[in-house]
Amino acid sequence: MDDSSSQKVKKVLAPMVRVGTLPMRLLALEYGADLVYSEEIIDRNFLDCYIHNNEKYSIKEWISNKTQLCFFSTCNQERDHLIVQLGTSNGNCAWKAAEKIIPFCRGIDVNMGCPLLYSTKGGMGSALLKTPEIASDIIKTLRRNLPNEYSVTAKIRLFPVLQDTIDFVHMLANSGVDAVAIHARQVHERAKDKANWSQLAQIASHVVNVPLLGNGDIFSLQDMQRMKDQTGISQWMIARMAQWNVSVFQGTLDCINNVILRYAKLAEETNTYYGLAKYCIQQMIKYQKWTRTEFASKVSISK
Ligand SMILES: Cc1cc2nc3c(=O)[nH]c(=O)nc-3n(C[C@H](O)[C@H](O)[C@H](O)COP(=O)(O)O)c2cc1C
Repeated sequence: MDDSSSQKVKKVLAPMVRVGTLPMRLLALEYGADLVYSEEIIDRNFLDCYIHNNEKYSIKEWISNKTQLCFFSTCNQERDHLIVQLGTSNGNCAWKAAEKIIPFCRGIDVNMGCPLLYSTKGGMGSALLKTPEIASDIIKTLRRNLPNEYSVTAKIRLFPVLQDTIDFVHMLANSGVDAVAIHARQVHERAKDKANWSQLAQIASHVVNVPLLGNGDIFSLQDMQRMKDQTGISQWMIARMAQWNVSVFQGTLDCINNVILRYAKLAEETNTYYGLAKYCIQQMIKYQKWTRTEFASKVSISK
């Protein structure tokens, strides 16, 4: 994501475990997303795997040596738009993992925001916000080793004190990061808590040397414009709304039945595990029920 290409990147599919697999990413691109992040993948998975060229589906599959299960897949259509998000707590492991994936993506992102124990207990995710020297080493190691055409990015959350977030972003910029996605919530906050766009605005006014992606409570094209007006940030990362109706990227929402049908077709065409596809479709159906009942009020509460 160098300066010239980052200008073109506007709408981004956020990383989402279980949801952001190949069919969802392809559908997000069809509906107008500029970049798609993979679900977080823990670096050690890439260290003990082989790549299977699945000719029947025209996809590549990363298969664990231990379990013989596929933990990641991709295809040519998304090559120039795909950012693979790593869960990592070590620069060398991150680089070894990145080596297994870089021919097939556009960049590597480091998850520095996940609050869940499975991530933080290994020093990954939001634990990196407390270990800036390790976070810096991961970014420096990736930037030093990756060819320039691949971006190195990070996704973080807000610190309790604004200045600490600003300092952390500056530290990442000095370590060579190409862009930082900021989920505008603190580590202890959950989706029901309102995203703090006023902090995003203050961060954006202090950080001028690295592109920022704004994330949190974007549910529509109007929200993207509102975030731009309120914060100055014009690169937007969307998670839950994409999970519910990924046509959010085109502006006007497509009928959810069309979205579900197309998703199911893409899942079939990409050899996606049935249980995973079923889970994603259930999330879309849930949204459809909400739109009929209380979704509108839920969203307005969170704003
Ligand atoms: C189902 C789900 C899975 C998620 N998985 C990840 C993940 O793998 N990596 C990550 O950095 N954030 C993850 N997140 C957080 C989102 O990327 C995003 O930061 C958060 O949901 C706020 O954006 P939103 O208000 O648009 O939902 C996940 C969120 C959801 C809803």
